[in-house]
Amino acid sequence: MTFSQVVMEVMRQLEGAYALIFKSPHYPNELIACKRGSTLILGVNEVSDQNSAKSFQNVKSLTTNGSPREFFFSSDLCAIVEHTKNYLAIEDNEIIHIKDGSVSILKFDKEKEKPASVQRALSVLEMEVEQIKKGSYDHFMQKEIHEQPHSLTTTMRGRLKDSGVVLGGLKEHLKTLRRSRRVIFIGCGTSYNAALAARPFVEELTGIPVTMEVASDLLDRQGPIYREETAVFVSQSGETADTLLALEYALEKGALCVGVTNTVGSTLSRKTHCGIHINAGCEIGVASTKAYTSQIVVMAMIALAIGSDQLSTQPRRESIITGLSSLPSTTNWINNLPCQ
Ligand SMILES: O=P(O)(O)OC[C@H]1O[C@](O)(CO)[C@@H](O)[C@@H]1O
Repeated sequence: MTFSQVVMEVMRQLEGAYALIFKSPHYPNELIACKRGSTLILGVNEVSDQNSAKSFQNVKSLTTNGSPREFFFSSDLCAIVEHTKNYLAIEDNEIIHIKDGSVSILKFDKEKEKPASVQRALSVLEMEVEQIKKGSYDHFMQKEIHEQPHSLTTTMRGRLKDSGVVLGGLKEHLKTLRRSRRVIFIGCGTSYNAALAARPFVEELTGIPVTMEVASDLLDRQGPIYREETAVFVSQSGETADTLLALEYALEKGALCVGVTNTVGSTLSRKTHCGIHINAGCEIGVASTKAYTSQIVVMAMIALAIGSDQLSTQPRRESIITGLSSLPSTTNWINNLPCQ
């Protein structure tokens, strides 16, 4: 039996969410990683940028010197940025097999005896190492609170115009959004609360009824969602299990699924029909701060975009846009807070 056959037997038996890495003395120089439901990222060092979009069936062909130096497995992109910017977001049921320095990817299917071989392209991480350093702060949460004038600026950069907003991620879907019979905000914890704070803007500027769902509660109730509705998923990480399960549920029901997340390349941003990145920069503190404020701003911008065809609310939209534009300067007092 080969190592990958052993792992596939394990996967056949497993239920629920997992991200696993296998090593065995019986298979020296081999390592296998697989996942279902949970996040698993493979970082690859020594892959030059110009090669990054090439097929990723055999990593040897992507390296300059014929063999890659290092591989990193992580549940979070922030953890690999110090080592490499080239990564692969492993999909459910993929088997990453590293053997003697080369990588192959297989797709496991419970129904089939033999897995299919898969080709994937590496992505390039858009994050700088400084983002994961505390700098002069004692705690990441302190740093992130102080960063808000800047994170609000990056959230709105290039998106606010004098009399409207430009949200490239929604452009193709605005008509469907406007026709929605209901907008459902779905999230957990702080992200849910950000949506709750933004709900009045959406109702006021779009006239569309908005309901709120804590992801786990929606799933417990198997609450009704219809194809004429829009489900907006809010998640800083884009990886919260309940939020992703609720996304699968809403996709099955045929609703338009929109993601609002801080994490480029996250499962939420890959699986939704469309969405907006909040661009707040890496948030490491567990209690959400700068992501919360940026989420509210993004949802206000979504409301402005959907409602932009309504003449009667134009003065109100313009005054909201003026307010949003001045947010980085009106929150600048945060910089005077003591760092400690
Ligand atoms: O916004 P995310 O990444 O989906 O995370 C949600 C979780 O994070 C928190 O907002 C803060 O840790 C929790 O309240 C919540 O359970």
